[in-house]
Amino acid sequence: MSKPIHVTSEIGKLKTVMLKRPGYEVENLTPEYLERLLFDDIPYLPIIQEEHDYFAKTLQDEGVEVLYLENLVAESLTNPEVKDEFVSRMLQESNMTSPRTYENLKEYLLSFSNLDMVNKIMAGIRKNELDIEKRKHLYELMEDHYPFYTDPMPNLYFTRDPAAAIGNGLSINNMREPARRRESMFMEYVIKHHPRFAGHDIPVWLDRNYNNPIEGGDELVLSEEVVAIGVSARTSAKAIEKLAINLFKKQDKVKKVVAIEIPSCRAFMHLDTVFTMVDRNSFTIHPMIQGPGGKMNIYILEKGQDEEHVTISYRTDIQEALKEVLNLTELDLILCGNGDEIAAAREQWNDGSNTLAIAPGVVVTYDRNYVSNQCLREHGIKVIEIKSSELSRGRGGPRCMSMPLVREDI
Ligand SMILES: NC(=O)NCCC[C@H](N)C(=O)O
Repeated sequence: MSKPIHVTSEIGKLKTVMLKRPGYEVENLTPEYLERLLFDDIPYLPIIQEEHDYFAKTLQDEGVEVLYLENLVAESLTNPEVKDEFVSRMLQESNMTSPRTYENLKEYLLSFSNLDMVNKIMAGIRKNELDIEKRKHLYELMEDHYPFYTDPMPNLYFTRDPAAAIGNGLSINNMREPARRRESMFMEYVIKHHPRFAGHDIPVWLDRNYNNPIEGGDELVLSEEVVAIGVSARTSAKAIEKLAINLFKKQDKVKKVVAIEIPSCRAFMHLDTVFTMVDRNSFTIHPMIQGPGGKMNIYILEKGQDEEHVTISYRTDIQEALKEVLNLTELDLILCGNGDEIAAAREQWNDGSNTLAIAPGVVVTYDRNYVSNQCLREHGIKVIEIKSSELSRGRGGPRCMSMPLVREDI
């Protein structure tokens, strides 16, 4: 029986991917809460959906099976006890601590069909959705003061971040930003209760209870033996070391974890916003992540003397470090914006380095990053462009918007 999760590289032919179609969570973004909800502008729902559908169709036309998170979650909740537990946990993690409010919201959510309930949880619950006679607390009556019981989750269409596939298992992530923390709970239910995944005993290399943050945008599976992880605004060095220890212990394939430090800022929030693999020996890179003389802080973690420790060695040249861990003699670093200072900054802001490889040397990118796209083509990469006016407003590109579940080995 083939494994429901199998990812041994960033570039192997993509067979199955998980997306989330932007929904009403996007309609619950208001200017006041944009920053906290990690958006820079408000996308126009019909167009962001149209662009997302185009992305999904582009992948399907390339032979990729597209699964949707919202459907997978709904299909995981057919057992009433599981559904009840899921709703309870979601409300608890949404800080619904007043017993009266908690019971009212639970009853409200359970009155929907599974899919409508999941969409409602993702969209957030507005205070005015509950009958006025059920609202007994002062804060419940003050809709203008804060309109929501439970916050919307507008970042869900970035399926890359809450969990990451490594080999046949996952890291299910403790996400750094409060606005995103609940997102990784969905994947827990999917692998435990969805018929496609349950019964396969999918290993979880690091779970969301681990108390230091890590996000999937920082986790890049370079080969069966090598995982690169960004030390970033979102991912901590402690989580990287713990994940490395668990991989070396529980999974005999991964031999090296390469921790790559990037500047901690909004534009470069994850490693994949500045660095992605596009072919066996080609990567995109945003020149601004390299310090004077091209130097960076790179640490190679390998199995230590005992199971609970790793050995760590230091490198500063990313090109040389990648050649070393991947056993390559040549390695091409393709510069975002073709290295032009203005084009690189502009296009990185709209995810010019954030490519989704669907096969070795074949990537999906945003159409708006035309300088970077042309540069990729000049380096022999096949570039398939997708529309990007509204999708890009959430500060993520094609890699961020996709969670590969199955890739062919390379
Ligand atoms: N891997 C990624 O870089 N994902 C993009 C996440 C964007 C989202 N607005 C966030 O700030 O988390």
